[in-house]
Amino acid sequence: MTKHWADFQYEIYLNGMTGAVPRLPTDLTRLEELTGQRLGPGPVGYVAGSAGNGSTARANRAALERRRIVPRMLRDVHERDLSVEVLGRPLPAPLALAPVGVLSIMHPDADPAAARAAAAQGVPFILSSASSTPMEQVAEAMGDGERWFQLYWAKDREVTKSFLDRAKACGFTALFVTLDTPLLAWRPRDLDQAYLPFLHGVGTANYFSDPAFRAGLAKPVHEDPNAAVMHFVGMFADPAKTWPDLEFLRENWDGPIVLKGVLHPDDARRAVDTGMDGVVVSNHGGRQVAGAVAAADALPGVVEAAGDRLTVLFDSGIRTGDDIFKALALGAEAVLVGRPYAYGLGLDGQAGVEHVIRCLLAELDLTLALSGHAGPADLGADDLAEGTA
Ligand SMILES: Cc1cc2nc3c(=O)[nH]c(=O)nc-3n(C[C@H](O)[C@H](O)[C@H](O)COP(=O)(O)O)c2cc1C
Ligand SMILES: O=C(O)C(=O)c1ccccc1
Repeated sequence: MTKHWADFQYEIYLNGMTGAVPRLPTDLTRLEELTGQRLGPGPVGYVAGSAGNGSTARANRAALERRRIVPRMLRDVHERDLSVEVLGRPLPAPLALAPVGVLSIMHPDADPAAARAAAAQGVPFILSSASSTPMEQVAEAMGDGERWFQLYWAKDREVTKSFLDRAKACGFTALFVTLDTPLLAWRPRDLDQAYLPFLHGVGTANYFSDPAFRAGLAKPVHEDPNAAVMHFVGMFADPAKTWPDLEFLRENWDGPIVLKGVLHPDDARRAVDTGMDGVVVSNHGGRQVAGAVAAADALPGVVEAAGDRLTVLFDSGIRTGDDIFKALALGAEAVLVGRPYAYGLGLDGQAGVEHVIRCLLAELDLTLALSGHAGPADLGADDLAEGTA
């Protein structure tokens, strides 16, 4: 019998014969509350929080929940295969870990632990520019695990160039350029606690270890850490960037480039015109534009505009295997998940992240099987109905 992601279900029940139950809930929507009970209000608020009054984050969930799966019967689903090819790389399932900065506020093992979890499960890890550990160390922790690099496109060209060179040298195969964060949004949960992790130096590891970044400082980081932090704050993002600037990235990166944070079909067309390879339909988990369109509502329009010219990925609000099913049926090739794995990390380190990956994919596998699909390939708009919930 072939191995299926769904086998995790029986592994749990069989372990139960000795009295063991899973260390974390298998309904991942419960992780946020648990994390809130175990970690401080600052870190939990930072991860769970979103822009404005939270309406974008709620809309993300509502847009996924409103769409309902229409299962089909008697279609031989005894052998299933969740594997896909994304950006020219074979993946065991249509899932990657989203770039999440400042992970050390969740757990001291931070990015290396999450990256090891991803590698152990065969899922790509997208390392944030704002990781808590330099990219070289994360790459080493991953062995030959698939790794993609997320770029915060800095004001300073030399720093951007240096990041691209370093990422290439340590085996990151694809570049994800985040476009939706030229400024940090109005985030009341953080504002009310006056909590911003990188003012404490968290999430600056790639910068403080970078020769081009250090060249821009009057004094070495250890002599004036506050000045180094302020330099980071002033340069890590650049609201002056426009589409023609992408040429610089195209010239300095050999592999696929994916634009993260695309919601408008015309921006997908521009991505094609500027020689990009893919987009992530995302509103940054509701953390940037308050009142933005739900990511799942924006997905079909971008998929249509992209045609077969772009790889279309999706994130923002994925919490369950059936959410993944719905995103695939709306046309995404794969999804990224952010907060759930950050909570898994906070609650149980590497094992917690592996738990999150295994739950999502076991649930996806079962949702596919029970709905009459032997894999993601044949999903389409026909498999969904508009519901009321
Ligand atoms: C705490 C936190 C930090 C994040 N940091 C980054 C980042 O450094 N770069 C980036 O492109 N996106 C970042 N994101 C956005 C995620 O990549 C992703 O778009 C989002 O979390 C998806 O929504 P979800 O959390 O509902 O899965 C961050 C999200 C969170 C929650
Ligand atoms: O908090 C975020 O959403 C985010 O993208 C970010 C930006 C800068 C540093 C760390 C995370």
